[in-house]
Amino acid sequence: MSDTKPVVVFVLGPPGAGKGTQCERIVDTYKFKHLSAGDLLRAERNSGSETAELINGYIKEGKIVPVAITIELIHKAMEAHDGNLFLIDGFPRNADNFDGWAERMGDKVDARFVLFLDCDEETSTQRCLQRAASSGRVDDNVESLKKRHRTYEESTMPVIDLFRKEGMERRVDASESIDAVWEKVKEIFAEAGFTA
Ligand SMILES: Nc1ncnc2c1ncn2[C@@H]1O[C@H](COP(=O)(O)OP(=O)(O)O)[C@@H](O)[C@H]1O
Ligand SMILES: Nc1ccn([C@@H]2O[C@H](COP(=O)(O)OP(=O)(O)O)[C@@H](O)[C@H]2O)c(=O)n1
Repeated sequence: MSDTKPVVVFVLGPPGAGKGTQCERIVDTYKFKHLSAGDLLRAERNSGSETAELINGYIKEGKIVPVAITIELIHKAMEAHDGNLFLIDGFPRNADNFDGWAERMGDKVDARFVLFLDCDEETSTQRCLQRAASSGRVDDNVESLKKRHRTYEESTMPVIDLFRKEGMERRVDASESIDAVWEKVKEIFAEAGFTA
């Protein structure tokens, strides 16, 4: 992490909305460091650490891992990076994530906005099931997806509402093609003053 306050953009949306897909393009174009909370948690689970089994249980059930674990992983990854621009994907996903971040990181970073990639449950489910063929993820199946959607509606949507009230939400209709979504995402980053 550099000496100046790290700049953070959060990326939220239902499972399979295309967060990872758009983040790849944002990284290539605007030189952000992409930190996916889900990827960090899966890597920690695969490391066989003492929290591995606990994390796996939460992921299979589509539940949100306690914030202390997730923030520790995000913070470590931020510390290990030289640059100043961070794209934090899939976080904060519930009130526990939101409050934990505010308490531990809130005054240490310059959080600019939340990119909200929004699509309906049907689109989200189809994309995750299509991804299942190559992702090898334990949660890209119909049963886990139903639970993930309930978690999204009950826990993540209220967090997005909070950001909206703070004027930080930037919504994009993510049901369009990857290229069409990308055009809108670029407009949002340009408006926020980021240059390619
Ligand atoms: N706009 C889109 N239209 C069609 N398929 C998409 C779109 N965006 C992403 N995908 C595909 O849907 C799946 C889920 O995308 P991903 O970026 O992994 O979503 P998330 O990170 O939100 O879970 C992937 O197989 C990806 O290639
Ligand atoms: N902030 C977060 C993000 C993900 N997760 C866990 O990781 C799973 C996968 O999240 P992800 O962001 O990789 O995937 P999508 O649900 O967006 O496709 C979630 O269903 C949660 O179980 C979490 O506990 N806390």
